[in-house]
This record gives sequence, structure tokens and C-alpha cells, in this order.
Amino acid sequence: QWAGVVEEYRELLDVGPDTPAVTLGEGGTPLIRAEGLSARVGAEVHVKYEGMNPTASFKDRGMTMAITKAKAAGAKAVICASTGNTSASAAAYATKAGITSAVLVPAGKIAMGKMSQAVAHGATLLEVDGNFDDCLTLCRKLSEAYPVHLVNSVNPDRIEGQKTAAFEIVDALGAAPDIHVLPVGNAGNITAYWKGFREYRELGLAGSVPKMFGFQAAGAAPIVLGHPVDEPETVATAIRIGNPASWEQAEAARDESGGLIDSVTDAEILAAHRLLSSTEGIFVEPGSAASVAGLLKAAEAGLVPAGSLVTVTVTGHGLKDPQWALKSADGGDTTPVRVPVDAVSAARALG
Ligand SMILES: Cc1ncc(COP(=O)(O)O)c(/C=C/C(=O)C(=O)O)c1O
Repeated sequence: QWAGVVEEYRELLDVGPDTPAVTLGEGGTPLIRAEGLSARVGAEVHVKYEGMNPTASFKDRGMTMAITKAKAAGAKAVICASTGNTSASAAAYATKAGITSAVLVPAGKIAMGKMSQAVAHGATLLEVDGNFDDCLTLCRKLSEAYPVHLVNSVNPDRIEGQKTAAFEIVDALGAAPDIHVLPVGNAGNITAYWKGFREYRELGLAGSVPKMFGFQAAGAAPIVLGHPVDEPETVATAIRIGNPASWEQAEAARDESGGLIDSVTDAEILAAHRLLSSTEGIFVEPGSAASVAGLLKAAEAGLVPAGSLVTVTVTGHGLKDPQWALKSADGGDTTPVRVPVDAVSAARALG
């Protein structure tokens, strides 16, 4: 039985040998060989399916560490700003730990699946009249003024937990990939993966480190533009972030690895979202598909040498924001065929 991120990697994490782990069995997610993508890109592409975590996003890796450490420190309440997945994960792990949680989300911009998770787990949910960056600013102020433990990815415990995905990729492949691709929003995840790949090399558990290829949504691409984006806009609400908290660390990951951080349009994101589900059997939320859209763009630009070993992280499950699967390619709504209960009509509908 997989024991969860803290137990499986305890000696490589910043946590005491006897600290009880607050876990929901996170980590140990599938690394799936993507035949269609491999053929299309001319490389060996594996997809790290992080939607298979307990709250259906990669955030659980960081949250098990942050809540484990918060509980050990005697915290009674945690708080976070979120575009949705962090709030869902914080609420679930806080509940598991018997700690109360408060989450601040941009009003009207949180996907229904994520909202339902935060509410289901009993979080106090504040809808802020602003964007994610405003929520994070407010959270920092509240955590300074009140006895609440901030669990956003500015908290190093989150980065610690999230780096384990890099460990799992090397453990599964027996080597580090040549290129690792992932979406970039607040930039905690690219920071965490780079830390994990470097640590495995330093420990002699990997002979190399990958180039880090990060992708932002074109309407929310501050690192690509080189300045904050005041009004970030994208259908990929998970990465609708204009002033990443881990900006410098993301640039370090890009530069030290000889990688890149680029942007992809909403159209490219939605096309990649559909390509994944309709050809690979992998269902992700739009923000996650920014990594696949970016891989296709990089391959088009000749940045993926033939035969490269490439891993791509898809960060959240498609059920978080299911509406996008029900829209046809031209944006219209798809309506399932209705048939009376008789075999002839059904057979005719099946064509
Ligand atoms: C599905 C999904 N994919 C990618 C990202 C970007 O990761 P970072 O670059 O580490 O921020 C997020 C981030 C979400 C939040 O920031 C939040 O939940 O508050 C996400 O939910």
C-alpha cells in the first residue's frame, strides 16, 4: 500500500523522523506513455497524471507537508489564497488534521468542482472582489495579524512536498528526462520540480537533470512579458495569475536548466485539452493542458530533439471544470443524442 508522500520520501523531506504524517494517500500517480503525443512530437513522451491525487490535483503533494508541519507546530487554523485547487486541497487536509481552514478565491473565477470541494470539506470560503494576486496579498496580511498558518506555495513546506513528483518520475523511468514540461501560474510547481531533479542528481539517484519548459497562458504571462499583468485573463482559471509569488525561482529553474518559459493561447490550450482526452484517454482541466500545448509549440519550433525523453505534468483532473469537455471545437454546446427506449432508434442513433 502506497503510504503517501511524507512516509515514502521522509528522509528526503524537511520533516522530523517521528512527525505524524497528515495524509490522504497522495502521490504515486501514474506516469503514462503517450503514444499519440510521442508520434506527433517525434520523442518519447510520458504524461505525469497529477489529477489522480486525492483532491484531483498536484497541490496534495505540497499540502500534506504543509498541514503535517502546521499540525506538529500546534496550528489551529490555516489560510490560503487560491484559484481553486490549493483551496480544495487545503480544506481536505485541514479537515483530516482536525484544523479549521479559510480560503480566499477570486469572486466568480473559481471552477465549480474546486468550489464544491472547499465547501464540502468545511472551509470558510471568502470570495474576494479581485483576482488571485489580490487574494494572496490579503492572505499575507491576515496571517500576520491573526493566528492562522499561511499554506500558499510561499510556504517552503509546499515546495518540499511538490518536489516528490520529480523523484517519482526518475524512480519510474530509471533516469531523469531530457526535458520536463509543466504549466506555470504562481510558479511554485516549476520551482519544486527543479529542486527535486537537482536533489536526485546530487544524491546520485539521477545522472542528469532535465531542461525545464514552463508554459503560461498568453493572457496571464508575466514571466514571459517580464512584468506583472494587472488584469490576467484566460479560460485556464487555474493559472489566471498576474504576479507569481515564485517568480525569481521560476526564472532560476529556466536559466539553470537551459530551459524556457513561454506562453500558449487559450485556443492552443483548449485544443491540447481535447487532444489529450480524445486520443490519450487522459482528462485534464484546461490549465493543465497548457503543458501539452506548450510541448506541441516547442516541438513545432524545433526545440525538442528527435528521440528525446520528455515528461509532461498535467496538474488537475478534467472533472474540476467539466464544462470545457461539453463544448464542441467551435465553442458551441454539444448535446447528447436523445433516443426513445427502443432498439431501432438507439441503433439508428449509434449510426
Ligand atoms: C491545475 C493547475 N495547474 C497549474 C497550476 C500552476 O501551478 P503553480 O505554477 O505552482 O501555481 C495550478 C495552480 C493553482 C493555484 O495557484 C491555486 O490553486 O491557487 C493549478 O491549479
